[in-house]
Amino acid sequence: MLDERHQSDSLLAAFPDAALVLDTTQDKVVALNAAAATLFGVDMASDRALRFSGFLGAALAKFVVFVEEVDHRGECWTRDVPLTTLDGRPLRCEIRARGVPDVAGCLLLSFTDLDAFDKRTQIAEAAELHRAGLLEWKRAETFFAELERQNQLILNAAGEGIYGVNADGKTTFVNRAAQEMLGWTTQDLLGKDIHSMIHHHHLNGEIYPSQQCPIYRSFRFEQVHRIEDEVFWRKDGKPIRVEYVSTPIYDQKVLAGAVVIFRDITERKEGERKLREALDEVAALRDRLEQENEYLQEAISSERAHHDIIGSSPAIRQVVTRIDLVAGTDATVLITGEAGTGKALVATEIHKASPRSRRPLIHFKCGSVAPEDVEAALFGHVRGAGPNAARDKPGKLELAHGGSLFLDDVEELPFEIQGKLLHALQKSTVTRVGDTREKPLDIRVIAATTHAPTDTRSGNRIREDLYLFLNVFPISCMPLRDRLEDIPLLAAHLLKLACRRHGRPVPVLTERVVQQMQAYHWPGNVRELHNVIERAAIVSRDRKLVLELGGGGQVASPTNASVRTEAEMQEMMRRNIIAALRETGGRVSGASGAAALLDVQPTTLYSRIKSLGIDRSAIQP
Ligand SMILES: Nc1ncnc2c1ncn2[C@@H]1O[C@H](COP(=O)(O)OP(=O)(O)OP(=O)(O)O)[C@@H](O)[C@H]1O
Repeated sequence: MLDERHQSDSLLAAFPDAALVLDTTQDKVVALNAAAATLFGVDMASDRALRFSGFLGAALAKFVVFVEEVDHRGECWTRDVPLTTLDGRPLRCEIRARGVPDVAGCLLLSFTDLDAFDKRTQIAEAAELHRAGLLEWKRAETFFAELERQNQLILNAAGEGIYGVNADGKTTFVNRAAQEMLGWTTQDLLGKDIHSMIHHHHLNGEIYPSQQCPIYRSFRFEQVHRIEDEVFWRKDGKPIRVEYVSTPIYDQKVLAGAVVIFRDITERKEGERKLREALDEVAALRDRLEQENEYLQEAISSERAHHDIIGSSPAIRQVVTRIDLVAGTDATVLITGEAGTGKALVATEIHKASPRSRRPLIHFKCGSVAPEDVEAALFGHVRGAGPNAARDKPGKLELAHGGSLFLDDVEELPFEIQGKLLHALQKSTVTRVGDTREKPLDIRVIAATTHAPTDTRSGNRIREDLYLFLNVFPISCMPLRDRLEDIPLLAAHLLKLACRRHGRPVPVLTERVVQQMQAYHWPGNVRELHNVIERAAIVSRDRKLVLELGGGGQVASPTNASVRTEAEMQEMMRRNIIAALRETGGRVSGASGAAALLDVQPTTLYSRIKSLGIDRSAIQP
């Protein structure tokens, strides 16, 4: 029995809840475990005879009802019986009770401290909540990490360079394209002032203060900027041309920085530059062609192409010899002579016989352009260089590149232009008005002046240094009055051309007409002769040449030049008779014969033919 008692005490002690055995008949606590002692504030060592009613206070009646219910049901529980500790502190408990088998009036009571239980429940619930919150947080973290990864993938897959800056201008992220374009890595740039690393200078070398930078204005003043052409500087110091958009970014409506999306347009700009250059080149070529065409038209209309140098005088022979000597070289030639003596013709012949003949001879009459326009005419201009400079235009120097430049009446050039011209010719470069770029020049210069060299220098018409530069190889064209023996040949040649042009039969130059021409002093030289013949070709009828010389046909007062030797007169007559015979196909007499043309008797003509030794072979053309 003792053993049994000991066993039940041990079971009671091991019971986790507060529990006790109550003898209801004597209101006596037979046994209680440590948890019950703690709950009720009982000292197990000293409090030996414990009455259960000591824990009930005013609730004894409720407890009696409860005991009766236990009796009736065998076991029961209640939360309606308020308890107190030994020292009177109220306890809120759930009481469970069951009768002890075979011991009448004995109950086993267990107590659950409801306040402690509620506390545990709260802790359990809090723990539960905490666990659930952690899980939620983990899920959110994973979600955002995935989002971030996706965003990074998108940012890195973008072809445009993208970087972000915070409100202090410090880099917050850089995508892959930006790293590749700039050569800087994310590590290089993150947290650094990106303006000072990639945007510090303009392309022209000027410093670019960050306060002037549109990106700065984006994250400072909330402005969106779209810039079409600026430079970013690579890590290796090379610039890349970029277009970009900088947009402010906000964090909860607060300006947090800016995002910059940029594109490398270096290649595009280079392409545009090349295209512009090509178009300029095309425009220059077009201008050049237009001018060359103008030149050719002029050349054709002046019939210079059909002219050779006519004349057999020693002066003309010397001119021809000197042309032959100089044509094959690149030497500068200075042609002197009065107006109309054939200076332009000589220049043309030099060019035609030179290795440059495949390129044009550009003829510039220095006095034909207003002094203020001479510079642009010679050197060309760029668009906007003057009120009339609507587009780029090459000057005569450029047009003559590869060919020859004929500076006619060079003494008419304004003095300061002479200096500039000399500079360009010596340096073999040309710079258009309004431009700074020099272009190489490969030209041969032929100049002409109506002033004798000594006059020009003393009269200061040509700068001495330019004169020295030009006068490498002088050629002098003699006035027509000083080489009268050339008149019959020149007159016959010009008459043939004029008649062909006007569709007229060629009249015969009679000896009298030739003498008349040779007696004239020809102030306008060959040009005047050309005009006189032109008029004659128009007014002459019936093959008789009607000559209208300047000054009302006056024969010039005799000068030394108009006196002919007998031999010269004979030669002149001989040529005239041959010309007449050629015109009439060898017929001497009759209305269409040479005698009629020459206005002499046929018998006279026959005797002259004989005395001058003119035979059939002489009249073959
Ligand atoms: N020896 C010549 N043979 C043939 N034609 C000539 C000769 N000399 C001059 N002419 C002709 O005379 C005209 C005037 O010649 P050119 O224009 O060469 O003279 P210029 O000395 O250059 O005159 P300017 O100084 O007034 O410009 C042209 O039609 C030219 O072909």
